Amino acid sequence: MSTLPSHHVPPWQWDVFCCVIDNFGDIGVCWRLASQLAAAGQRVRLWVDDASALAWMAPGGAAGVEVRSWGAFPAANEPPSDVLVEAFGCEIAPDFIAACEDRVSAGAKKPVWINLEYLSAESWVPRHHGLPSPVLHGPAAGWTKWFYYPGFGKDTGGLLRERGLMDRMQAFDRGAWRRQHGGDAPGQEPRWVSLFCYEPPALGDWLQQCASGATAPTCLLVTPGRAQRAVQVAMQEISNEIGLQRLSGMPEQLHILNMDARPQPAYDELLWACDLNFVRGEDSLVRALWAGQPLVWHIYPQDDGAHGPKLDAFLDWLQAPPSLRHFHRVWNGLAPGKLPVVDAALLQNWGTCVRAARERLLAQNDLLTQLLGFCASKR
Ligand SMILES: Cc1cn([C@H]2C[C@H](O)[C@@H](COP(=O)(O)OP(=O)(O)O[C@H]3O[C@@H](C)[C@H](O)[C@@H](O)[C@H]3O)O2)c(=O)[nH]c1=O
Repeated sequence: MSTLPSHHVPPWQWDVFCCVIDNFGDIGVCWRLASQLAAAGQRVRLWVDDASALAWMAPGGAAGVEVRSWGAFPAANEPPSDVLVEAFGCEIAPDFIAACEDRVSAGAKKPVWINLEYLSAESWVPRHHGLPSPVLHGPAAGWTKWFYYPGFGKDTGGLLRERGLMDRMQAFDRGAWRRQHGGDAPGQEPRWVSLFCYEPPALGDWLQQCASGATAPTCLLVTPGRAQRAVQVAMQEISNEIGLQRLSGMPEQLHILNMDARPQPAYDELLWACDLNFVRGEDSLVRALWAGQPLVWHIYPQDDGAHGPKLDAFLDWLQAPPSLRHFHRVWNGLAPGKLPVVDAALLQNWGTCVRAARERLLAQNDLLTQLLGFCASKR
């Protein structure tokens, strides 16, 4: 697979299409891709049907990225598309394609058409990555779409990792961040845990474990929306049972802090600040891998059960120790029983595993570098 460094690629006009199905992963990944392309000198129009999450995820926008409403078109005096990115199975409106075809008939070069897929560590991904899909009908009949699969291994499309990420992380002052978030009260140093999840079946078990005194005290930083609601429900169920004390000072055995929605870079800082990160979906999983702290993934549950093998494939790639595998299976409701107690030794073990996986990833090209090379080879 050709992988040209980005400085060899001329500034193309990218049109990235994002349809928000639910949650924040679709727009989260598309925004990341768009802003990284722009930072690499590319011009990007991001066509999205619901841009509301960008208000907190990327309040300042990004130079070189124009957010446009789904269903509109570039004006005739605007540059034609050099690359079309259809993210996560959304379908570009036939009218938009017809407008592209008009520009091509008038002499513009045919755009490279990328079908950007969901992330998976499953073994079929390298076989499907980069395959062509001929367009049979509509205004662009005879054109080709290319499947682009992000992934963890060398023969996949890679993972988004912006330039300077590791330097930014190295310069991060974890102590200052914790002090800012109320972490300078006297008492035993708590373990800091971030929680971003759907409704994990074992959440109540986890909260009880934190409150039980079996481990160091826990400062649980809960992200807004589904995670906060799930914690509220679980706490309701168990608070009478164990007489949990919730004090405003730091720390009792379990101190729960509800966080506001943060811009993507500030969410990274939350991950860097914590000793354990619960993440979900797709994009936050990748960010937690870069953070290099112990992580637990709540995979997006699918009705047909496809998430089970997908989770196993990820744990295989991660070379997860048995305790981390077991924790994941119970957390995701894929195995019965209790969560293993996450003491300091276990955290250390999990952290070593995540950092080794990160090293393997850092030795590979990031998604943007690979995508630029891929598109260059198709133009
Ligand atoms: C909690 C938080 C998240 N974020 C960002 C990080 C990510 O870009 C985004 C969350 O996306 P994810 O981690 O992927 O989790 P998600 O559950 O929100 O999105 C999911 O949606 C489903 C429809 C998809 O099928 C899944 O694959 C997945 O993408 O929100 C912030 O910027 N600030 C925050 O405070």
